[in-house]
Amino acid sequence: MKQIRIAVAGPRGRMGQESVKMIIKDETLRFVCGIDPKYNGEDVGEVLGLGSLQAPFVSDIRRALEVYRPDVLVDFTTPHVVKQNMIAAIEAGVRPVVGTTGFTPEDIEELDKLCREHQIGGIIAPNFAIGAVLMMKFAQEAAKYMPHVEIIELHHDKKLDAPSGTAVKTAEMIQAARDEIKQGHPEEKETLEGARGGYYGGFRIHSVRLPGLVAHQEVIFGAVGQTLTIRHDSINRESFMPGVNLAIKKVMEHTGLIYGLENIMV
Ligand SMILES: NC(=O)C1=CN([C@@H]2O[C@H](COP(=O)(O)OP(=O)(O)OC[C@H]3O[C@@H](n4cnc5c(N)ncnc54)[C@H](OP(=O)(O)O)[C@@H]3O)[C@@H](O)[C@H]2O)C=CC1
Ligand SMILES: O=C(O)C1=N[C@H](C(=O)O)C[C@H](O)C1
Repeated sequence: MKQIRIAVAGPRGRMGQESVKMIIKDETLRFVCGIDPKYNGEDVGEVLGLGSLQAPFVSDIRRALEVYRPDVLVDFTTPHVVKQNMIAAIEAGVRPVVGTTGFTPEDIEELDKLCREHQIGGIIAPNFAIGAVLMMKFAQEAAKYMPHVEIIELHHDKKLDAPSGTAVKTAEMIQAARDEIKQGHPEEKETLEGARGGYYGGFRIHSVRLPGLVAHQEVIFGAVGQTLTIRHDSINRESFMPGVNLAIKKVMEHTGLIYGLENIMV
């Protein structure tokens, strides 16, 4: 059996560790190295307390891709480094599967072009949890019939970006399903800056950050005499792993960049 060789960027992080554990449990996958500015040369498994995995930390991404020749790069790093990691991977012919957030629509267009030039696939999924993808799809459907909507996303207090990638993707999907409308009172005024949240295409996104939370989102629709709330909760990071596993396998069969797990769920 030919295994899919995988490098993980950010293997010491919350999502990186969970990804390494998922990969080593699946015999069709092979974890070959971790890309991390720290622990260069040490065994990833030893450092993570998983026992020897015979896969080292490598601090230079281009060297890691050249020496360990992965088929796929899984990236859970930070919004500041992810785009450069993706470019290095695509230029080396390595297919990126990316959960890290913070991309602009222009970044996505540029990375799609690069994938096509190199004739390989790539996936960026703002949320790998199947339930979160369903929440986004249901919200898009509901927006056709109940266009007045607000998004509340709630995350742990170590999160760097706001709003979340999931909230942005949900907003994009809602925007594609309804026209921009003026919500709230035409003369409403904020007496505390930010009280109405961030403005996106006619509606508002609110970000909550608290210890104790993992990743949660409510999409609330309002119409005369009724409301509809669609809510998803990730209560741990294992919730994202079936989606990461699916993306690793699907990216091997595709050319061009896929944005959103909904495009590969059948
Ligand atoms: N798509 C999805 O389903 C999900 C996406 N995410 C996203 O994934 C990203 C990571 O989240 P999370 O795991 O919680 O974050 P963490 O902060 O736990 O992990 C990030 C890791 O990246 C490391 N890192 C920093 N710079 C580099 C670099 N240049 N190369 C390699 N590694 C580096 C950090 O090291 P150090 O700590 O030493 O700086 C850290 O270990 C975020 O953008 C988050 O929004 C999260 C959950 C689900
Ligand atoms: O930082 C996180 O934790 C998460 N980030 C992603 C996002 O920004 O949407 C996915 C999930 O919400 C968890």
